[in-house]
Amino acid sequence: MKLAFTKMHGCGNDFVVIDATAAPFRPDAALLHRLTDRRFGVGCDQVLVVQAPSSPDVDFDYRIFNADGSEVGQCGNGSRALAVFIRDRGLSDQTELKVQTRSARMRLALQADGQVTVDMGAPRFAPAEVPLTLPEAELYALELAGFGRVEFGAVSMGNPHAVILVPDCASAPVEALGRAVQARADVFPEGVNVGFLQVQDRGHGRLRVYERGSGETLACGSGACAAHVVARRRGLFDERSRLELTGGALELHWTGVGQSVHMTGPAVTVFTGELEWPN
Ligand SMILES: N[C@@H](CCC[C@H](N)C(=O)O)C(=O)O
Repeated sequence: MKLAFTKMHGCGNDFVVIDATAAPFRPDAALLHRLTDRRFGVGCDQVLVVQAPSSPDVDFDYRIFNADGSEVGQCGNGSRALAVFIRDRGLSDQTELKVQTRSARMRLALQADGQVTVDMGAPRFAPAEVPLTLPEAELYALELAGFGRVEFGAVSMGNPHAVILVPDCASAPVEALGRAVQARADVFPEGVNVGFLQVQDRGHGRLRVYERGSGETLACGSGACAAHVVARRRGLFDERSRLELTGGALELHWTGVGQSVHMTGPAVTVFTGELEWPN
C-alpha cells in the first residue's frame, strides 16, 4: 500500500499529516514509528490525522500522535498546520473551521496574511483537570534530585503543562530538568509537557518546551499558551504577548480566567510524499 502524507511545520515543530477523511487510517505502533523516526522513516514530532467529523457541531475530527506513538488530545502548532492542510487539499473552502480532538475543541481561522489564529479554548487550572495530584496553588513546588526546589505553574490547555520561569532560556537545563519533572508520575499521572519561560518584559518572552512523548521541540503551541497564561496569572504579562521559540514566534492573547486563549502563528507545507507500507 502507498500511504500519502504531507510534511508540515509550525515554527519548526514538525508534522506528518494524513488525510483520513475518505478512507480510515488505523496506525499501529510500527507504522507510527516509521512515520516519526528521523533516520529510518519520514521524521516528525507529531503525526496528525484529519478525519470526517464525528459530530455535526464540528467540521473535522483531528487525532494527534506523539513521536513515541502515544495518542494525545492537543497540539496547538498542529492545529494551525491542519487549517492550511485542509485548505490546500480542497477539503473545505471555509476560512473558519471547528475541529475536535479527543480532549479539545478548537476554532481555526485562516488569516489573509497566511497566518492562522487558533481559539485554543479556556485554560483549566484545577489539579484534577491538569491533571496533577498536588493541592491547588498558583505556584507549585517539587524537590528534585540535582535541582533542589523547583517552582512551576500548572495548567491544562487540553493537555498538561508545567511552566518554569528561568532567567535565561538558552542556558536552561531543558532536557535534564524536563526529564526530571516528567519522571514524577506520582504528581503528573498522565505525564506533562515542561515549558521554560524567560520573561523579557510585559509583552515579550522566550520559551523552550520539553514535550511529553517527543522531547524538546523547536516550538510548542499549547506550551506557548500555557506559558502566557501562567505568566499572566502571576502578573508578569499583559493580555498580549509575543513568545520567541527556538523555531519561530507566536502571538498570544488571553483576557482572563474562563476565556479562550488565542494563538496566532505560521504553518508551512514542506513537501508531500508516499510511504510504501508495509515493505
Ligand atoms: N507540539 C504540540 C503539543 C503536542 C502534544 C504534546 N507533546 C503532549 O503530549 O501533550 C503543540 O504545538 O501544542
